[in-house]
Amino acid sequence: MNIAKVIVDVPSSAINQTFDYSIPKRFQEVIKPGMRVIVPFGPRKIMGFVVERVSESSFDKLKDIVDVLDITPVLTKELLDLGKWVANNTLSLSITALQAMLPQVLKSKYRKQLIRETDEVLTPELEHLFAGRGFIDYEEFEHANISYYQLQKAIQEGDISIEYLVESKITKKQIVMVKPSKEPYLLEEAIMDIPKNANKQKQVISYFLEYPKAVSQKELINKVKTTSSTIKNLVDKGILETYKQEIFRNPYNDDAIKRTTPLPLTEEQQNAIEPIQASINEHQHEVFLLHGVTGSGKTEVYLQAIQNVISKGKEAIVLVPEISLTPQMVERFKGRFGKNVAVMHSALSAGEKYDEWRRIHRKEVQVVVGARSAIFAPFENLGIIIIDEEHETTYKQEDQPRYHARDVAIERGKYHQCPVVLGSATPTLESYARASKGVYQLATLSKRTNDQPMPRVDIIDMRKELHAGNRTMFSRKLMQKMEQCIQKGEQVVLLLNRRGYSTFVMCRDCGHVMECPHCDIALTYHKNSNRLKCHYCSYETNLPASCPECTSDSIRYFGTGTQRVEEALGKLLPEARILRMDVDTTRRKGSHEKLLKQFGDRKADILLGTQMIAKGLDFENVTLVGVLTADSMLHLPDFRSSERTFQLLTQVSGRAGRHELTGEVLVQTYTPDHYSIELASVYNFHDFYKKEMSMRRKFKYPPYFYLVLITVSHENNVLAVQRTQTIVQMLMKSVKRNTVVLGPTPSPIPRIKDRYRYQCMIKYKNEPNLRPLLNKIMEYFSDDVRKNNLLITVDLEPYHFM
Ligand SMILES: Nc1ncnc2c1ncn2[C@@H]1O[C@H](COP(=O)(O)OP(=O)(O)OP(=O)(O)O)[C@@H](O)[C@H]1O
Ligand SMILES: [Zn+2]
Ligand SMILES: [Zn+2]
Repeated sequence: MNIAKVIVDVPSSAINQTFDYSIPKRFQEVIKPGMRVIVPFGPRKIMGFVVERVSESSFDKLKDIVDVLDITPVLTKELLDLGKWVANNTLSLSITALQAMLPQVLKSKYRKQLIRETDEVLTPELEHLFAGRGFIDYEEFEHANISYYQLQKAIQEGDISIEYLVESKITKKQIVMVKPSKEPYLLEEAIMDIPKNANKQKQVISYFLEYPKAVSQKELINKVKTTSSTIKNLVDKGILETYKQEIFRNPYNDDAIKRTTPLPLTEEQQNAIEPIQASINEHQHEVFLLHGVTGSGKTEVYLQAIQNVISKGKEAIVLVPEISLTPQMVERFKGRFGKNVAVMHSALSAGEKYDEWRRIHRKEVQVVVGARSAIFAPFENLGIIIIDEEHETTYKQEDQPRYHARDVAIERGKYHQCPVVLGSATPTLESYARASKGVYQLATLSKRTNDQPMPRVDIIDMRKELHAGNRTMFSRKLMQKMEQCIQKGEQVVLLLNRRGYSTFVMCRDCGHVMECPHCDIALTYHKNSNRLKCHYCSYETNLPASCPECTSDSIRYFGTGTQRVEEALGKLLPEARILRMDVDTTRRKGSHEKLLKQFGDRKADILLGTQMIAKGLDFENVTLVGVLTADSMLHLPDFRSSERTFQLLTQVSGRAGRHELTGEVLVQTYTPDHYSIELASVYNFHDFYKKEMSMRRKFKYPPYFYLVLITVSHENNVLAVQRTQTIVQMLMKSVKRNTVVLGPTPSPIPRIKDRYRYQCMIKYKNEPNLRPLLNKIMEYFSDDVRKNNLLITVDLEPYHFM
């Protein structure tokens, strides 16, 4: 078994296979599948993953593995197989799929350190290597002629750990520890030798006589009310010694979180959880769709199912959409399971993410709560996977590998024979259709736990407002209700449905719109900097004083950005305190949380924001929710736009009246008769489902048909169309009769960064050979891609159509 099959880090489709390398003697006892190694590849040395050890190769003259990067595998056997599955399913490279499973820190350049974790005596070689130090550079080990096997054993026994230091800003957080360097009786002697007036020094030594253990310098200074110079003095005298110790960055203050206990379940919750518990107990894979209205207690169901999993010694993954991963959300899990929870959130620094990943990798926690990529958490004994808000499109990754976390969850659920629970107040049509057919098990929570009715929703026809002479973006009714609400000391949430919306600049005389010179899209006006920016290529320019087309100076900005709404609101309700939450005010780390906390502490009357406020907020004092432009999404070139509108309106309505106070929702729209707006206003998911399904069937969209979106782009317009045309022809020749191939059509944004973009859409019911066919097509154009800068992306089950 001295040959390793390695997937190498070469980003080319021709190389989507393993290569054989021989394992030199010094690594023979060390190398295991799931470790990263350095191998020679052509003239270079590159990284690769060992996927298997074998004893024979069909090649002779194998090259040697040069180095090992991991002393313990970073990927389990299951994850290695899963990587292959992901690569196949998303038509991406195996190496890309494997790397997607690891935290960023393990992908970039790093230095390694060996950390001594024990005071017990190590082997003589290792003692010699550490020479009394708490940690050493890995390089020292490499030069020291000690066997890898010896080190690996010490690591397995927990005596030594290995850490990656990233050469960029990410470093481990270390604190200075202080401990006595003499036996207690020598300390007593030392006290005698201290000069009389050096009282502080004496107190420090007495402290160690009482508590002879190492303590952080900070704590010591606090406890003894001393200074670092006193400590330094004692160190210089050889009485104390200091060393650095890594601490895990835990961004959440676990101890401050109030512990909670399981609530007695309502009858509906009880009925929902029973089959899930049975699936856990019987070790049977099953997919559950938990359809529960907002505030119906889905989270309590998750918590109690996880409790069961933990008590069986198994592990749980909970996926939550990025923007719902608020401190409130985290607290609910930490409140129940304390330190047993790791959190994987993109707002954490790379170092923090890595720490959390390691806590999972070392089996220090049994629960992970995280955004999409947490689905790859390296647990080996999964008992449940939960996907909250399963309808969220962020579960689909938008670049390679273009996986959907739901599919990965089900694949892992099959492997571990454990349940997968998909929860939502507004399930996707795909999931609901599967539940209707019995592929998934449906559980329904139809009532809020507090038996409060869902807040009443009023639709306001904005066309009538205009006719009545109201030119503001706030209807008369909304104004009146906001005033009343604020007078009563209650709070308002205002949603500006901004997707597909922007503040563009137009000349009022000739109608010229300022566009990006590289992308066919209007530039967005940023008030703070008074500049125009392209959101696709980051092109920036100053706001012109006059129209570049007709030189008129009545050039102004249109659209309703949150800033403009805030301004207008400030004029109409000067006494109201407004908090704005959008990409601009939440860019900085932690600002999202800070704004929410301010609102929770009632430091503002109105929370104004984009989509990001629709999720998971739970404030007892919110009694009015206003939606400014309910229909702005409806006209996007996306077959899911009605579904998204329905989901958003339902979610945002769910923010009102969740507690004692009753809530009310006002929805402003120019299309009050649209079924997604009408049905959302009466919380009628079922009729919406039926109506939308009939549309999908008629237009041949999911869940009736599967979709593939192929986007081709090139600097040369003609070449881009021609290549797309060829793809369409190649497809037409091979697909079944009931499969639809559309294109070439210009993409909704026909040019980005000076590249012309065309697309081809495939709608199919059953094409078992489609993946190989698509691979063949990619292969066919590989020369064009490599030499001619052609770009082809294939998105299976796409969620974005721009
Ligand atoms: N069995 C129960 N008895 C009493 N209160 C409960 C029970 N289950 C949940 N709750 C409470 O009901 C409220 C709503 O529950 P939760 O937030 O879990 O609902 P949800 O379905 O997840 O809502 P959303 O979809 O809006 O996030 C919470 O305050 C929760 O503590
Ligand atoms: Zn003009
Ligand atoms: Zn641009």
